[in-house]
Amino acid sequence: MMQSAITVSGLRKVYGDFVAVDDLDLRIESGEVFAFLGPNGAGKTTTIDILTGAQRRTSGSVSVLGQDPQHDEREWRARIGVVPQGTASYADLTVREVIDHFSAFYPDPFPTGQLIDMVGLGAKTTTLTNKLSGGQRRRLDVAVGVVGRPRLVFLDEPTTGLDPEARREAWDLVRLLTHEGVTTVLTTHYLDEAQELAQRAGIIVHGRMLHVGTLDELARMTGRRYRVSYALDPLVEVPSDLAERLGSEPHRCEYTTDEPTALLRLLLDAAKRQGIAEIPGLQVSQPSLEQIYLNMVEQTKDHR
Ligand SMILES: Nc1ncnc2c1ncn2[C@@H]1O[C@H](COP(=O)(O)OP(=O)(O)OP(=O)(O)O)[C@@H](O)[C@H]1O
Repeated sequence: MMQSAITVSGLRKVYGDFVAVDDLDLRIESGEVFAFLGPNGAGKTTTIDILTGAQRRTSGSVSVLGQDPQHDEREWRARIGVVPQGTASYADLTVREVIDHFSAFYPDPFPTGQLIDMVGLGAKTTTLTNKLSGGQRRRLDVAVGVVGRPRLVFLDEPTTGLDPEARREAWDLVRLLTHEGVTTVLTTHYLDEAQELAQRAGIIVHGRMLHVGTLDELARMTGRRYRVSYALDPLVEVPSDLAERLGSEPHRCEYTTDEPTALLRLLLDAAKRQGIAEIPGLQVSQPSLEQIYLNMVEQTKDHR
């Protein structure tokens, strides 16, 4: 049986009496792209730091590429790539010099020129890094993180601060790594990024894993209900087992339902009986994954 890239069980990290990571269980398979989603301060970076050996855990067990990251062996470290949050400063070195510098730490690094092209900095090879734009610097961070041809890459908010085009290029780079069989763990605030790149995601809030699953499962598990609305007083009494009315604004009805067709039929029949040919403002919509995620995070506030 293939070994999981990462296995975490009962992971806990406490700062003083503040619990940053609370009893976290997780398994990430080899070759998978896994996204940590969660609001600011949820514990994503702390978890990644523990997985990469940058921080010690308070308790629980962790195995990354078959080893405990706290042992931090050189050969193990060479198989792991880390792109931390924020942009590093490389003083007055050129792009090529930075990559050459870091590649010297690894037994089998990417050739510098190839890597620079991979991250889309081909035109900036001899540019001083302090003359790069924010997005270009982020690409350099990614290059530094993967220079050692890692088998497992951690990307902490890889595209924060990038413009839409640079984000897409960063996504292409992740896809390239995935194509090479690299396991990727990323944290992001962007659901579209998780949807684009990841097979599975875990939602962390207040240090707890709310849910782990495929992006589809995530969308389904919250009961992806339809919304039907129109700009009139109620046309008809709607049975509660068919739909639930939200709010009580005059001249506006909004329902959630799992049976939008049946609800529409009821509404259209009622409108026809009343001689209304067009129901004003009639809309049928499904909440986006973004909305579902925000609802989940919102709900946890009630349980604190
Ligand atoms: N060294 C530390 N000492 C005390 N508290 C800390 C320390 N590092 C992190 N924390 C706290 O732990 C919590 C989790 O922080 P963490 O950086 O893991 O969150 P995050 O999910 O990565 O957030 P963001 O999306 O903002 O990067 C936060 O409340 C943070 O203030």
